[in-house]
Amino acid sequence: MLNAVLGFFAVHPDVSLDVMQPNQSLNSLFSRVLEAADKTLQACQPDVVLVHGDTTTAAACALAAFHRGIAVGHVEAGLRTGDLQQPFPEELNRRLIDEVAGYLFAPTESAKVNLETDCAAGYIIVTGNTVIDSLAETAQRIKNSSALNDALASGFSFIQPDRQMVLVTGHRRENFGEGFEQICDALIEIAEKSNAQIVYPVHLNPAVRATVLSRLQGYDQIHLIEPVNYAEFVWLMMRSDLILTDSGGVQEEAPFLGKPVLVMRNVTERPEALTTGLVELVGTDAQRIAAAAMARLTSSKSCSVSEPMSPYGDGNAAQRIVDALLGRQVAEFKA
Ligand SMILES: CC(=O)N[C@@H]1[C@@H](OP(=O)(O)OP(=O)(O)OC[C@H]2O[C@@H](n3ccc(=O)[nH]c3=O)[C@H](O)[C@@H]2O)O[C@H](CO)[C@@H](O)[C@@H]1O
Repeated sequence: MLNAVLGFFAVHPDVSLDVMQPNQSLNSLFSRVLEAADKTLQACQPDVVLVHGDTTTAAACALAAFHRGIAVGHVEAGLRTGDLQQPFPEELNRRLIDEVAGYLFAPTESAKVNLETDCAAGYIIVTGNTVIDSLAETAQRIKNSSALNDALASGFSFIQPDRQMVLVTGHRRENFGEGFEQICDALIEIAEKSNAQIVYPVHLNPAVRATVLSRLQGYDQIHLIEPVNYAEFVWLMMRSDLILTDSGGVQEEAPFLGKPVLVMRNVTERPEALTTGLVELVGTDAQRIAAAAMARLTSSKSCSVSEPMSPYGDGNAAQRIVDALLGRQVAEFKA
């Protein structure tokens, strides 16, 4: 999935740690990344290691750099739910990284406050989030090129122009099992009560696929597809009338595109999204998800709003990060 993104943005890695293995445990992944990153740091001797987000890979690389006395920069620093189990293991990963990072690139003011509350020792700067840099560039490329738009649309010819479309993604560990069963029941109820087409790129994680494929196959309105590449997903978000997700990034992308999103989690580290009125926390109870979705799909005002809004960035986060690393004066992001 990552390789498609790297190609789209013409990013050419010099080294691949090549650590992915099927059904690996968090501990085996962490130890393999720690070992591989250590060897690479010894060979490359970088001045700074930049890690993004809250994955186990990011935490292991930050620790490997810390053990070697190499400065760490954390992109998307300061996100917190205050609950180590939600999201699991991301809440711990990002706390660990923020403990060792000398540069703390916080996406928002509230993330900066979290870091100050945790007495993080690093240099804190509010940059906005790089997810908005990528999205702004991609959405613009699609809007500016009918050839690209048509090429992307051609992959989804089953989507009928005169019907509402609901886009679904899900992959959080804390939703495995009962959570995904409830999400599937909600999608069945939405399909029965509306004429909307439901498009669901099913995450590759076997724990997700087992539940989703067994419960949702055979419904004409529910289109289960393979995960799509980034440009295709942006096109689907732009076409959608409503987004249902347990994702973090999508919570930031949807408001920027003016799309309502129901977050199928019990907590979120993105409180700013909730204040936009476009993002609603609905947990993983089937009835609650279905009721919130039907309210959005049947509401008189059009689901999407024309004015994009983004508490998460202005598309210049990467430039602020580069300027900060080069010791330049940086005007912080203000939502
Ligand atoms: C706890 C939490 O919130 N952590 C977040 C989590 O990110 P996430 O929850 O957003 O992860 P996903 O939902 O998997 O990815 C979403 C992205 O994938 C694109 N997409 C999706 C489906 C598809 O079929 N094709 C695609 O291209 C989509 O446009 C979007 O940009 O981890 C990141 C790294 O640590 C963190 O930075 C980030 O805080």
